[in-house]
Amino acid sequence: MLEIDGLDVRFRGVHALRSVTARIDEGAVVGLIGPNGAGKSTMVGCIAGTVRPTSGSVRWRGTRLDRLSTERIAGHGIARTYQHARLFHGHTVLDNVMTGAHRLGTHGMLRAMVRAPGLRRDEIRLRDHAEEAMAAVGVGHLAAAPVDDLTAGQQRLVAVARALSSRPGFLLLDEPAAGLTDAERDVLLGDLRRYFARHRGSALVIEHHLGFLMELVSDVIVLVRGSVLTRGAPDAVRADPAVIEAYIGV
Ligand SMILES: Nc1ncnc2c1ncn2[C@@H]1O[C@H](COP(=O)(O)OP(=O)(O)OP(=O)(O)O)[C@@H](O)[C@H]1O
Repeated sequence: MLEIDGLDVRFRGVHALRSVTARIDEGAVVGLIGPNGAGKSTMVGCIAGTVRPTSGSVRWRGTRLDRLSTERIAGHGIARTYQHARLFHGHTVLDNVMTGAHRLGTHGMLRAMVRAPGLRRDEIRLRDHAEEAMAAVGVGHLAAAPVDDLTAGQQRLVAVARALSSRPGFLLLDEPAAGLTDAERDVLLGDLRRYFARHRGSALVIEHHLGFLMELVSDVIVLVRGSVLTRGAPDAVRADPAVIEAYIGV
């Protein structure tokens, strides 16, 4: 279980998170919505270790994460995607996806990328994980392509594959459907639903495309001005007048 307790984040003048408390059970896929600036990315950053909370705690399977480095947090099986794909330019899709799998290997990410000698067995295993992750989101046929040749939508799918290739216990997806065409979005929705059904991983998903999100998650946390406004099943949240006023109506 992921346990967030009394999380507070202040950036100089901005109070970005105000005493946020939330639980995400093993195997649960939960949505995180709210207006621009509500604190969604800040909350994801606190879980992934890129944002240090001012107070409060984040625990995953009982281990306190909020004082650990991003690498140690990744080592605990937490993987994320970013609002922007953040791929390694000049490298192929396969190389990019393999950097996600590196936490499972015994050698470092950069050595894996430059294919240093002596990595053969490790590389084969990471490659298997990467290929499975690419197949899971339908980019397997692009493995040898330089990422720079891909569309924005394809790059986003590669970023999702990179996160999946680490076989995360907890997945943080920051706007996975942004920049995708309607058709790509429908395919990704089916792919992610199949992935979660098969792997029983937990996830927190930020997504502005509510149709996509509501089909993917079991419940939704609504964040407004740094506080949790409500949490509930997608249909209940959609129909909640306070949510409509604070979020959907803006
Ligand atoms: N590094 C930072 N330094 C200062 N202020 C920040 C920083 N990161 C975020 N903020 C501020 O904290 C608040 C919450 O930002 P955050 O990006 O978490 O919101 P969000 O809900 O993810 O918004 P969006 O939907 O626009 O991505 C905003 O007022 C933002 O300007």
